[in-house]
Amino acid sequence: MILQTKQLTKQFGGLVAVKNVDFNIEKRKVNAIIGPNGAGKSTFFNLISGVHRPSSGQILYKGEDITHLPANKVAELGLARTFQTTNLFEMATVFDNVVVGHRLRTRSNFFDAIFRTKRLKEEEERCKQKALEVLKFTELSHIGHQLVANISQEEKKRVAFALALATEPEIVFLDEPTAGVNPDETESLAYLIKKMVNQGITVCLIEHKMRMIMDLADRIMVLNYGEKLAEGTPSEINKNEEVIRAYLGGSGASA
Ligand SMILES: Nc1ncnc2c1ncn2[C@@H]1O[C@H](COP(=O)(O)OP(=O)(O)OP(=O)(O)O)[C@@H](O)[C@H]1O
Repeated sequence: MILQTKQLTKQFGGLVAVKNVDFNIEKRKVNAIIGPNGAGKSTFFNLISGVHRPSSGQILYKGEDITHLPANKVAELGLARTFQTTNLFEMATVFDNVVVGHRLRTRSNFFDAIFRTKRLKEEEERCKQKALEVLKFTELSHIGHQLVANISQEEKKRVAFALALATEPEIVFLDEPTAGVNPDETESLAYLIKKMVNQGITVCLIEHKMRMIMDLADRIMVLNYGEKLAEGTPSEINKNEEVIRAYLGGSGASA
């Protein structure tokens, strides 16, 4: 286990969006979070990636308490999350979008920028090398020079992955990585997710596409009204009576 939540809770006014959730993210596995709309998945994600502060409970990363760390510190520890593709710079190239990702790992400051110091030049070079490496990994090298505005939705998803990978993460959090793409593209993004895990990266994702999740995930947690309803392997979840009642509507993983 690489990350653990203990009794994690988030309240928005009177609404408890996440309630006493105990969850373990297994290292080098695909850990999925599913649940109906409004179940608290995004809120849970935002809690573990430092975007929201928990109301109570604990988050441990490799045994270290990171419950109250801000998002930038959480990212520095090796937890990266993808945002919606709308967070990309549309009028910049794919390459330039990805170069930004590795900036997290650099130290040059305003002084270095003004005087174009050796440190700045070396770090710029490292950012470029990293960008080239992750573009190759995500199979985007051939469109590195294109503006993000001109590429397909599936390619934008890959750019979002590449941006996260450029931060050299240990865990990547993917929020609905295949939303808005067709079945063939979904399959090729699932392949890319498996490739990340084979490289030693831990993946935690939210996804609505049940069939994809059942094929891809090693472990699944089901949230319902902010609470953990079930946790287990895809086949355990698929057979779980409570899950079928609350979420799958009696139709199994056919969605
Ligand atoms: N910033 C916020 N302020 C107030 N309420 C919020 C906030 N964010 C989420 N909520 C509420 O918390 C509950 C859980 O929302 P959340 O977005 O985490 O669910 P979700 O499972 O990700 O849903 P979906 O699948 O529709 O994205 C919802 O009732 C939502 O309205």
